[in-house]
Amino acid sequence: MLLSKIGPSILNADLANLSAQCQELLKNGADFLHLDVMDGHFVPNLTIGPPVVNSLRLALPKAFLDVHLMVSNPEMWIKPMAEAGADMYTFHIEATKNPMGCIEQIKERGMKVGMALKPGTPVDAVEPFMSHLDCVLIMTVEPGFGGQSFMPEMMSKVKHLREKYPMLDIEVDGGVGKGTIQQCAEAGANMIVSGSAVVKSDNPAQVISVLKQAVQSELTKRQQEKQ
Ligand SMILES: O=C(CO)[C@@H](O)[C@H](O)COP(=O)(O)O
Repeated sequence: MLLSKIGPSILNADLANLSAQCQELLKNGADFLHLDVMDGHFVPNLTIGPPVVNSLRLALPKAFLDVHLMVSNPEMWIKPMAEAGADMYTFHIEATKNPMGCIEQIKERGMKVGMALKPGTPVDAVEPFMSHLDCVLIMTVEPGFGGQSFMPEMMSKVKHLREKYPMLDIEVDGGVGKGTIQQCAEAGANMIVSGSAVVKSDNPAQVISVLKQAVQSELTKRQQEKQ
């Protein structure tokens, strides 16, 4: 059964207190942690790498760590991220000449495989790889920064994938919060990344719960329609 999963992005979190903040987010209902890895080349920003992922792994042994590689040459970080303790390795199809090679290496290293699409990349680009993927990440902002505005026109990609792949984990990322979750849920997303809307809120638990319920109720509706 497809599950509704909410993963706060820590990009706009208090990085000086990252471990405590992640612990708090998990206590507040987060299903996974979304760790944005940027190299200053694929996107114009620099963030964290394997040492930080490893520190979080040691501090939070049970947390599901979803690493989103916004880097050129994603093949370069597969081994270091696996050794650091990442659970899912999501790379951008636009960043590599050899997506299938990346997929194979990620699987060999025991991680789940996610493939991410920038807003300008057509959804058909993932088609040749579908039988090998655990998750498709549809970016709903240009990758690089938190706090940007949600792009509703990306929902047609989500709808297309959900119609074709009823059991696929479809993740959306960028500008997702209370005001935009309904569109994501109705389109068929079930893995929700939410950064500023959660970490900048006075009540992260309440925001996580609203996001989760919106997605869960659409998933239940879909299931009932099928019966
Ligand atoms: O990958 C990215 C941005 O590149 C995202 O994970 C954002 O960091 C999510 O933050 P909000 O848009 O929800 O603030």
